[in-house]
Amino acid sequence: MADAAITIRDLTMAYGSFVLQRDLNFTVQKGDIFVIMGGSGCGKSTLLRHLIGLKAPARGQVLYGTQDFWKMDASGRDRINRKCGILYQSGALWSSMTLAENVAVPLRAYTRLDKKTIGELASFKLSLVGLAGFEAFYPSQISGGMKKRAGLARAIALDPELLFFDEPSAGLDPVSARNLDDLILELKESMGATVVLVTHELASIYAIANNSVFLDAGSKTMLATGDPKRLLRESDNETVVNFLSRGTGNRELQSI
Ligand SMILES: Nc1ncnc2c1ncn2[C@@H]1O[C@H](COP(=O)(O)OP(=O)(O)OP(=O)(O)O)[C@@H](O)[C@H]1O
Repeated sequence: MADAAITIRDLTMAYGSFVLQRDLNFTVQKGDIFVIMGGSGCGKSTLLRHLIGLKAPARGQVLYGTQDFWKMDASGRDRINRKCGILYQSGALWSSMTLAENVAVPLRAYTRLDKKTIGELASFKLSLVGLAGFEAFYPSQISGGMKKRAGLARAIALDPELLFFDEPSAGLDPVSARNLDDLILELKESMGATVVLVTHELASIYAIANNSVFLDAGSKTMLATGDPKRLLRESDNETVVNFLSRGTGNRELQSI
């Protein structure tokens, strides 16, 4: 498909002989905010690891555009990796580095920009996430929500086409979580990026996602893909509706 950012084809995910999920087929379209949903332990984080090239499929393909990631040579994979910005659950900042130094890490690794330009770019990225003036702070000196935002500044350091988040709002209070959702939307709009995130926060899912896949631990396969709001209204799968309606079975978005 012309506008496909990532296509998953007949994917089986396994750790050794332990199969987590099989027969996964879905497409993340360019410009999507795509959410990976499902109950605890169904394999959401593992699927994310497949999408960012950290884990190879037991079977099946991960295509970027039309190219099979695992059939590319090292330089092809590196090219793809460079297009990806990743924000891990904890923000995963280096505690011994200031925020500016943290954001500079990918710039130093992947560009030949001089020190001054890297410093300016790091400040600019921090300002985009509302952390102007916090360049010289260490992670231990800022709040959880600010750490997430600093992690986000680092994830967007190289202007990625694809942004990946693992439980971005985990551990945040509802207001900070809402602010982070708004920031993700804002950055997506201004950068024109495609966003893939793992989350079980229904409020986030309905606020920002336009596409999704639902993984089921019991049957070890996906039960649905598409716009979560549409799935709530139209899915004929009880497990999916149950999850999306917080267990009430009510298909009205307002009541959730
Ligand atoms: N490196 C690993 N080696 C072996 N098994 C693993 C590994 N990582 C995860 N698992 C197992 O795979 C299953 C799915 O884990 P994963 O973290 O992908 O699920 P999840 O849906 O993201 O879970 P949660 O919602 O609880 O974060 C779990 O049973 C977990 O124990």
